[in-house]
Amino acid sequence: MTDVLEGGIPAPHADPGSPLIRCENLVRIFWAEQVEVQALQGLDLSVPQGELLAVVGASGSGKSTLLGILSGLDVPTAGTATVDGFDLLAMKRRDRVAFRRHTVGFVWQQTARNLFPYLSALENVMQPMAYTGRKLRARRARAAELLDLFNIGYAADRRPDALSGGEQQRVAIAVAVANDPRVLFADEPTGELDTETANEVFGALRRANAELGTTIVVVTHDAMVSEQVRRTVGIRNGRTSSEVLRDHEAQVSEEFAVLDRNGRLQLPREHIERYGLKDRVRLSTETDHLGIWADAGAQALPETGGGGDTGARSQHRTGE
Ligand SMILES: Nc1ncnc2c1ncn2[C@@H]1O[C@H](COP(=O)(O)OP(=O)(O)OP(=O)(O)O)[C@@H](O)[C@H]1O
Repeated sequence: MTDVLEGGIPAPHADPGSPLIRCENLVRIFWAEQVEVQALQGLDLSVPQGELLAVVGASGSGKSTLLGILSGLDVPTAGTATVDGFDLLAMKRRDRVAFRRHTVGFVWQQTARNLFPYLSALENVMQPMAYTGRKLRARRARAAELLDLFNIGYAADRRPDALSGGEQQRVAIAVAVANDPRVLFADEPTGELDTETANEVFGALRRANAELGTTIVVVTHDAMVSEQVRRTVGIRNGRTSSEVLRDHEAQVSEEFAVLDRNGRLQLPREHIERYGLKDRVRLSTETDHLGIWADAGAQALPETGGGGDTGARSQHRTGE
């Protein structure tokens, strides 16, 4: 962890116990050929320190835009975004450079983008440490340790073209954590890999999270990722819309919808279709939960097969 930025400026840190990443009502508007594109439309997200989180969404939902902002490459149009105490809207250029160098690490989908082709795996991992003042011997030892941690020590002397896609991504994770970033962002890190190899890469991400304490945010379009992590946040139309919490030991998962500050709730599309919800829904308040019913007068509703009910229904528990 770095406590002083380049130029001797003290680095901010998230208060212990408060989220490492916090986005509130985040908006990013692009202009393309005089057309306004709202890539993020009031996104809320909170990531505690030490979490391994997946952000899942269809193409165009705003995942890359979010990652660009959180990694300090892009600046949001409005809202709040902080990472480890850095205010990403107000950050000065010099802080931005230091933030990108010390606070965040990256793994990209394209394996070739993560590694220098002319360096061995070991040299690739040593490279980011070149400007940290660490002695050569210490850099070499840490690089070897990290390669071992991700079960890729056997390939330390190989160049990327002599490594499989999965091996390259495991080396890339070692490169990304070499300088002990507070958070590691991975953009579709397994997009080019088959399932078995992808599982190995997720194994390495879980290891970085558990053994090094690195907070990790994986962005992907693959909803199956929820099997690999404890919490998956769904993003739709530039807003967080749902969450899945999975207990891997008990092999159970719970699904949540996200309620924004204004009380807006995005229901998963499959529930909307299944219960024939449209335009207006009827709410029924119960002592411990709220029922959401299709507005029976609005349209002909599909049969639900549920004990004589003519209206389709869903029930959203409150206070959970
Ligand atoms: N620089 C830009 N200029 C104009 N529009 C943009 C720009 N970047 C993103 N967009 C638009 O913003 C929306 C969100 O894009 P974004 O790339 O964040 O989605 P994504 O979920 O990452 O998609 P994918 O999985 O295909 O990469 C899209 O409609 C996209 O066309």
